[in-house]
Amino acid sequence: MSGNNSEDASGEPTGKLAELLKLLKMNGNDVTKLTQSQQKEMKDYKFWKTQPVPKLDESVSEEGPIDRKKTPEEIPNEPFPLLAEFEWCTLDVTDQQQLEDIFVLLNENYVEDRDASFRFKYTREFFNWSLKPPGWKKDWHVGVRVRGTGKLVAFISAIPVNLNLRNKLVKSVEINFLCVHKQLRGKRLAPVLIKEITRRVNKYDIWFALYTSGTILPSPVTVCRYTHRPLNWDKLLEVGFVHLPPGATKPQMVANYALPKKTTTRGLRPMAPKDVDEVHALFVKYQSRFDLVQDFDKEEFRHWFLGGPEQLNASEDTKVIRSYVVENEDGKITDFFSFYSLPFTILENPVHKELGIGYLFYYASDADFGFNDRFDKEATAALKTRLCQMVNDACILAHNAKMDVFNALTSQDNALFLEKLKFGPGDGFLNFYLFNYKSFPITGGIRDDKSYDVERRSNLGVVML
Ligand SMILES: CCCCCCCCCCCCCC(=O)SCCNC(=O)CCNC(=O)[C@H](O)C(C)(C)COP(=O)(O)OP(=O)(O)OC[C@H]1O[C@@H](n2cnc3c(N)ncnc32)[C@H](O)[C@@H]1OP(=O)(O)O
Repeated sequence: MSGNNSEDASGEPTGKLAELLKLLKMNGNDVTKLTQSQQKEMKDYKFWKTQPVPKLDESVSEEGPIDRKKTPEEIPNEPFPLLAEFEWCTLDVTDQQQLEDIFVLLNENYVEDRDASFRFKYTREFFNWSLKPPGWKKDWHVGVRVRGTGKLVAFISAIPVNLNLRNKLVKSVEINFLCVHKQLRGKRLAPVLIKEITRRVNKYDIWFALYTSGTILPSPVTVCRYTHRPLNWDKLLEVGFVHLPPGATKPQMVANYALPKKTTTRGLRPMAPKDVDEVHALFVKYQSRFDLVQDFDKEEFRHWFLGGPEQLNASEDTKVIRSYVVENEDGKITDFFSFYSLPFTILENPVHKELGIGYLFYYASDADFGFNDRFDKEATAALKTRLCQMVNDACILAHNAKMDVFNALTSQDNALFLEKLKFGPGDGFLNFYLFNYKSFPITGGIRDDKSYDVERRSNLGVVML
């Protein structure tokens, strides 16, 4: 049980954890009390220098694995040592209490924006969807608890993915939700978590990983920019997510971002289980244009785009993933798009507690299938028209679903619609990394000056949560 040591009414940690935190604070940077694997001099990339990743600014001459080929038998059976006060745990996300532990840890300690006024609000439904795709392993939901009290203070997860890098299959995992409790930061716990998840994944004979981070590490395979399309400009202003530009008035801004209630694409409807075969085929064909994609089999496709079983009957409030198709007059599906919901908690705002956020996920269209070259002028125009209409409808649907802003990256073919549909460039950039695999750089949809790269678009076809 873990719920017996949280916080008192003042928000201060109590009990054993408080003692431990005091101890750690007193230690400062004195690592003499830390275990073997953490006795490292703390300087830049001290950890990453030791890992099979390309050096910063290394130019890749040949794509492929970095480490020599190993077997699971060569990998230690025992977890990496931890400070005596902590213990490893494997979280069972089918268990309500353990799911709750992850939920509390991430809701209170996961990524905040720079001025710490917004925080991701992960929900149980979101974890069920993101941590339990087909082939998920309980062993890959790794936590660190305070020994004795059971309080969960760190987490990291992996899910299986088959990556396809320029037509080479790279059996991998995706790493996500790395989190260390705020009061245990800077203590080198993150490298230990990373090594432990690596060990656990290696034991399944998997040697490569895909992950993203806002921070720069050695070495990104591509970088994308976050973009935001305001759906509820008024509220965004009130919570400080946007500002009134000089010379503009509030009504002007609201009018500028106003959207109709009704979608405009004829034949647009929610994707149903019966569509899976047809949409999967359309999707695979569309994705083949990109350098790095995830190969979804049909079961994975069903999971990621229709959600787990509980998502099929989910209420509007708890729905995580929404997928739509466009069916033409002949009953053929010509387009598909999806977006997911991941709200922000708004910190320190007297009126608004939550910000509804939609994220553009995957999409596909047959608009340019008739052309050999995706960058052909006519092909570009055809796809641009279709995407603009489709993603505008996605914004309308997101708005109707009470989302306040719609986010997209500059990946995929997004550069074709971002400006036209009023997606403003955000402050944030997302770096994509491959572990133990060297890849030539992949275009991320931004130019050197960080503006949208409409000409080259992006060759990145994976979307990470
Ligand atoms: C084959 C299978 C392989 C599987 C593994 C593949 C690799 C997976 C890699 C993980 C993919 C994660 C994907 C996501 O989930 S990205 C989301 C990351 N999570 C957050 O941002 C939540 C809020 N922040 C925190 O919880 C902590 O600040 C974290 C946990 C991020 C660091 O904790 P802390 O602040 O207490 O630091 P430390 O003293 O323990 O450790 C310092 C060392 O850690 C390096 N660091 C800092 N941030 C990150 C980061 N986001 N990815 C990789 N490394 C990171 C840092 O450069 C330094 O190393 P070096 O500079 O000395 O070398």
